[in-house]
Amino acid sequence: MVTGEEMRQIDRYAIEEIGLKEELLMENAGQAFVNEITSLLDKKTAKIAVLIGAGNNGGDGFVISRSLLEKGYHVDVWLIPPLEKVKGAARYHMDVYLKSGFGLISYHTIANEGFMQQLTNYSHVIDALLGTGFKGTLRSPYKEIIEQVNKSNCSVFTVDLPSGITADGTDVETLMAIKASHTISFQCPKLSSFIYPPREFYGNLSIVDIGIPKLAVIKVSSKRHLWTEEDVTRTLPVRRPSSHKGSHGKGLIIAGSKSMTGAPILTTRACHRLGAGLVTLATPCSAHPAIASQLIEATFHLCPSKNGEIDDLNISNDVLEKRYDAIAIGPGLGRNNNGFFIEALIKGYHKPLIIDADGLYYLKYFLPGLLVRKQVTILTPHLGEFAYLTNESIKMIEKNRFQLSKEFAEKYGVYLVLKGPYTIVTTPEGHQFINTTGNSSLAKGGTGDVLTGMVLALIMQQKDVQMAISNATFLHGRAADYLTENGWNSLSVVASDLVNVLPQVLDQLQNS
Ligand SMILES: NC(=O)C1=CN([C@@H]2O[C@H](COP(=O)(O)OP(=O)(O)OC[C@H]3O[C@@H](n4cnc5c(N)ncnc54)[C@H](O)[C@@H]3O)[C@@H](O)[C@H]2O)[C@@H](O)CC1
Ligand SMILES: Nc1ncnc2c1ncn2[C@@H]1O[C@H](COP(=O)(O)OP(=O)(O)O)[C@@H](O)[C@H]1O
Ligand SMILES: [K+]
Repeated sequence: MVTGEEMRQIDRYAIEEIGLKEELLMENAGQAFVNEITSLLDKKTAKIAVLIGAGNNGGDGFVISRSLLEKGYHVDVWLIPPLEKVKGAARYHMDVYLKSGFGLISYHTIANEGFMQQLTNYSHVIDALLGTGFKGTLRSPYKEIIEQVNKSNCSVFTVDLPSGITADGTDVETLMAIKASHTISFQCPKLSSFIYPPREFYGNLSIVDIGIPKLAVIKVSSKRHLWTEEDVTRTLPVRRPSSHKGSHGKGLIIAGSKSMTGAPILTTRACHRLGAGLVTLATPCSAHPAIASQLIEATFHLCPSKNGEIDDLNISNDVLEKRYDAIAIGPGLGRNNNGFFIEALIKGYHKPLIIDADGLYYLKYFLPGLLVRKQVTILTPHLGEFAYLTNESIKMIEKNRFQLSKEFAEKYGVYLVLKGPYTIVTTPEGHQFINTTGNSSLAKGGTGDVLTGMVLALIMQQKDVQMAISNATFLHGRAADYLTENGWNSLSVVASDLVNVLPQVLDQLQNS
């Protein structure tokens, strides 16, 4: 996954260091685009307008137009800038297009009114106006053209990224872009296709290979990757026939309070459902009866209660370390005590520690402890919790999700799971893995508690921490997708449904 600048560097490496001609890459890009869309177009009825801008995105548009016309599609080509403004590889492909015997309509000479009138004749628009070279806010006449297209009934296929969106994400205040039904991006997904609201303009997204050698991508090394189904099936832990409960991890969950009894239940159940060998729940004695009645498989560690919340763990770090392979702390803890036991864990528990929800609230006071902690620490904030931890506004975090989570993870040496649509898992080294599963049915209380249990389960069963977290995040989202694809309405999915369908989700993956 790349920023605009990284994509330019990749292109430059392929062209200057490896020697691939820019015109050839453009030809590949255009042909790959056509291969991707022809199954969606009915040759008999589709009336297509290709809108071509002055840069290389427009150059792709000429290749696409030539290829579609050669195949017998009904295509009108609208060149937006005056002919002489088209330069370089785009010029080359414009000349090839014209010399192949095809014509164009010059927007420049007809102007916007003529364009508006003719737009009603088309069923489809191919948007080759602006690509990764777009900067700032839309200028005339692109702004007017895009407004007209968005008002029309045309279905829009966009080349590389929707015109008006920058590859890195766009200021919400100035957001104005073509609304695509499909985007075909070249070689690498662009950052903005995983950031809302720009994502809404992309429609369905496909990534196509245009023949840029992998080496060029490796050299630029963006450190950002999608975590795909193939990655999950390749790395999910497999249960050995000879294994016993101790082989799959003994986990401790520190969660719950008198007024939040559901959160620890969800976390514990999810942890069991994802294969943990033994799970103990540490919870205040005042909340224990209500919680225990809903948990059959777990064991309990009862803590002294103050204000209905855990006052102290009443167990030394040495004992914790002997008994448990990893600890998750936070869901439903409450915020009315001092949370000193969290500081003690950060300092003295030398095994993996996951901190979520109210655990993150207390963590804010103990952040310096993370700077000296050497063992694996995983933080799972949503945007609001991350804003609180970093003293930034939610708006600021939303706009710079990738950068801010990377800075935080590197500074504190933690694995940071910044939740939301397209959850980002960042390693202490700053590598980022983006999750693409899940949907808005997850935007409901309790779903984060489920994720925490799932992360705990997998970090006890796989050595590689990032893989474990990314797999848990993938499966969590996939459970939501499974539900909405199998008859659940997204309004009515609740957190415990996710836990209940994990067996089917795992089964589907393992048999795919
Ligand atoms: N460089 C390469 O090797 C390849 C590039 N490809 C295509 O080339 C695109 C990038 O090409 P370019 O760098 O030429 O960039 P663009 O095609 O995005 O075009 C830049 C043009 O847009 C204008 N522009 C920028 N901001 C504007 C604004 N706010 N309002 C109105 N006009 C504005 C600029 O003046 C310039 O004329 C990619 O997105 C992709 O589609 C592909 O052909 C594959 C190979
Ligand atoms: N619109 C959405 N699309 C996809 N995933 C979402 C969306 N909204 C929330 N989620 C996911 O749901 C979970 C919510 O976690 P969180 O906010 O901590 O919930 P809670 O604290 O209530 O348990 C996260 O895993 C997040 O990524
Ligand atoms: K475009």
